[in-house]
Amino acid sequence: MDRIRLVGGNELNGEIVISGAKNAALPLMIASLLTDEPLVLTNVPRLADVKQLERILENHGVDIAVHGRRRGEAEGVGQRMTFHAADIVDTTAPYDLVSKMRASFWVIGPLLAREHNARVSLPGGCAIGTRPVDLFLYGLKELGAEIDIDEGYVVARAPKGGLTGAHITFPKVSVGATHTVMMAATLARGVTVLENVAMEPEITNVAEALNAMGARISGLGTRTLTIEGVDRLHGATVEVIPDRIETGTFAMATAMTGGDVLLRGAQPTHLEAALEVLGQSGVEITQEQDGLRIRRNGNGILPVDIETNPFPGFPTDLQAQFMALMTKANGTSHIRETIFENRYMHVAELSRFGADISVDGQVATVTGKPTLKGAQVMATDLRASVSLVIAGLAAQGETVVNRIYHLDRGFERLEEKLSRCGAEIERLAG
Ligand SMILES: CC(=O)N[C@H]1[C@@H](OP(=O)(O)OP(=O)(O)OC[C@H]2O[C@@H](n3ccc(=O)[nH]c3=O)[C@H](O)[C@@H]2O)O[C@H](CO)[C@@H](O)[C@@H]1O
Ligand SMILES: C=C(OP(=O)(O)O)C(=O)O
Repeated sequence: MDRIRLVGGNELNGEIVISGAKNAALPLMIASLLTDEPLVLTNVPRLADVKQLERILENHGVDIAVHGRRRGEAEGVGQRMTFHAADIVDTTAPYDLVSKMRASFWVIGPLLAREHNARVSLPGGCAIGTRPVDLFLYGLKELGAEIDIDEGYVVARAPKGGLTGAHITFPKVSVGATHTVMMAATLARGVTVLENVAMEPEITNVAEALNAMGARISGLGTRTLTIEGVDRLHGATVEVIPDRIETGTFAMATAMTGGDVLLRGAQPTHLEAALEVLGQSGVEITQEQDGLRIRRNGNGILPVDIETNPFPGFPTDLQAQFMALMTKANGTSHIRETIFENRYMHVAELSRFGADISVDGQVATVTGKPTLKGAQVMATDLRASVSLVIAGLAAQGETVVNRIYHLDRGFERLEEKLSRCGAEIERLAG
């Protein structure tokens, strides 16, 4: 199993190109199941999760091609890929493929809409909570699907003639349920109104893609989506938005070490809450034509209290990284995690650096310390893993992060991007 070794103490200075967003690329790939024409995606990041979803889609019969960079396209631009689901050959998504990644469950929406049946294993993904699928099932049932749970599989059938539009109010905001029910509703008969949807930028990226494929979705970027069902969707070319979680992660890494880094291609409107908090912690943030510049020179890190919330709130996917930053703040901060009930597994690992953190229910109290010491630590989930890298970058001496397969799910060429900015970091194979 690969590990990361780093020696802390260097400032970060230079430029980092932000990759395409994992959490947009995955549902966009899934949207290809809705049409028998090719869907071309640009700026797709090279990640383990993308590879895993390719396997799942291929199992359904999707033809996938990866094209090189086009002449004139900037270095760092992600993959250009074509997904062509001319025929769906299998509507089952088996356990061994789906159990590795939460988003793979979302194929249930398009399969049900287009093929009128789907058999999808209950999902896996980061172990950050129980992560039920009741909201998905509620939404799909409201569209007319009949649903049974059989031997760990969700078996869904649409009535003769397919799904029908409905007025659905989600009792809780869910990113995955919004993607899935929105995709299913594009091919339903009549109008669907979805209330209390997630409005993360990745949802808007997918909704815009669906509209480019011929869907009729309005209310993009709001809590209510109205979807007029159409008979069929067609192909399109769609660009994956820049990864706001990767952006926030490198911003926090720079805040942690000090220095001056340009995050090329970052889209600041996608992470305003996190940038505001970083500003309050003493980091200078400037928007430039090519991206976001993050600077912290000389001054210390101020403690700031945060609470995670659905977009536009502070993202839960940046909570661990922010906690790492607060371990070196000049004072005490409080973090309230409201999205996932078990997203504090990094606390025990951050403590190995000497961090002072206590947890009481949803709230973590972090008392900053001037010095962290490098340690052997273990990655427990995707974002927790990168919080350990951030701590290691500012710790004295050597840190080894074990089990970095979690990191590879969601961060493209992390070591390379950081070492180009002056970090002493390398991957140890095997
Ligand atoms: C691939 C992807 O995009 N993953 C993101 C997505 O995950 P994911 O789509 O799994 O997260 P959700 O927004 O669905 O989860 C939010 C909350 O709703 C709960 N819930 C969800 C569905 C359901 O049927 N019932 C239910 O109770 C969850 O347990 C959680 O407590 O959004 C999360 C919240 O921003 C992010 O941390 C993940 O990185
Ligand atoms: C939790 C995440 O991913 P997943 O939903 O796939 O587990 C994440 O991207 O931080």
